[in-house]
Amino acid sequence: MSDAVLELSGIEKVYNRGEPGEINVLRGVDLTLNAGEAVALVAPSGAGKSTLLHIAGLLDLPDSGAVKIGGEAMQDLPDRRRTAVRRADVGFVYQFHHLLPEFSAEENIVLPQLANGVARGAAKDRARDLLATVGVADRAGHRPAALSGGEQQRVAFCRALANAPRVLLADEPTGNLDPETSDRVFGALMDLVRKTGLAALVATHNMELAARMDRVLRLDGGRLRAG
Ligand SMILES: Nc1ncnc2c1ncn2[C@@H]1O[C@H](COP(=O)(O)OP(=O)(O)OP(=O)(O)O)[C@@H](O)[C@H]1O
Repeated sequence: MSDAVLELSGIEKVYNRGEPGEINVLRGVDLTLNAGEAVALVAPSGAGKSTLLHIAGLLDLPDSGAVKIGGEAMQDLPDRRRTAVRRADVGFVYQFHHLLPEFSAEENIVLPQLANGVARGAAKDRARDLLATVGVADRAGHRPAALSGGEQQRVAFCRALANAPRVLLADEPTGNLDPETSDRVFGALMDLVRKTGLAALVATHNMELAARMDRVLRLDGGRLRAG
């Protein structure tokens, strides 16, 4: 059996089609992401990295091509079903943490689980496990404003993984951090990938971090190539 969790094939995306400013952002992108691997996505600014992450994460649809999650083709599903798959199977992390400021670190990880029907006790246990995995168990009761940038980002990873998605899509998750903190946050991400069997696609400009992932893919000219 294949370990493929996310499969993109022949993905094309055009903005402003038919207009003078038409942009052919993606021109046939193929990508297979397997369980338990972290893949770096590197791209010059404006190359279409966010567009690709949005399509992979079911936030946007391609003009053509196929997106499969767990072997199931997404483009033919009704919107409601696709949204349900996104909520269950895809976690997102951005450059800014987007944690809810009025809730503690732990509550930020508990709340998405409650919304998903998990009992509070089990949700708290999972939140604590995740926080321990990324080394911030002792900060569980603090609100985001009382955490350092690196701690905030590690909690954001835990929140993204609260409902045990199969795919994590991260857009410059260490972009706001100094090199030492960035290194620690990246280490936490890799621990989560190794421990949970998650498939992670991580956009980064940091070539040193990219080289520490399982593979590096470069998006250029609308296509992906090994880089
Ligand atoms: N909704 C849209 N309508 C029209 N053009 C768009 C739209 N979204 C993105 N673009 C254009 O498509 C191209 C790719 O954008 P995208 O945001 O995917 O790039 P990116 O690689 O993530 O860039 P950066 O690294 O600077 O964030 C850019 O030229 C952008 O201006």
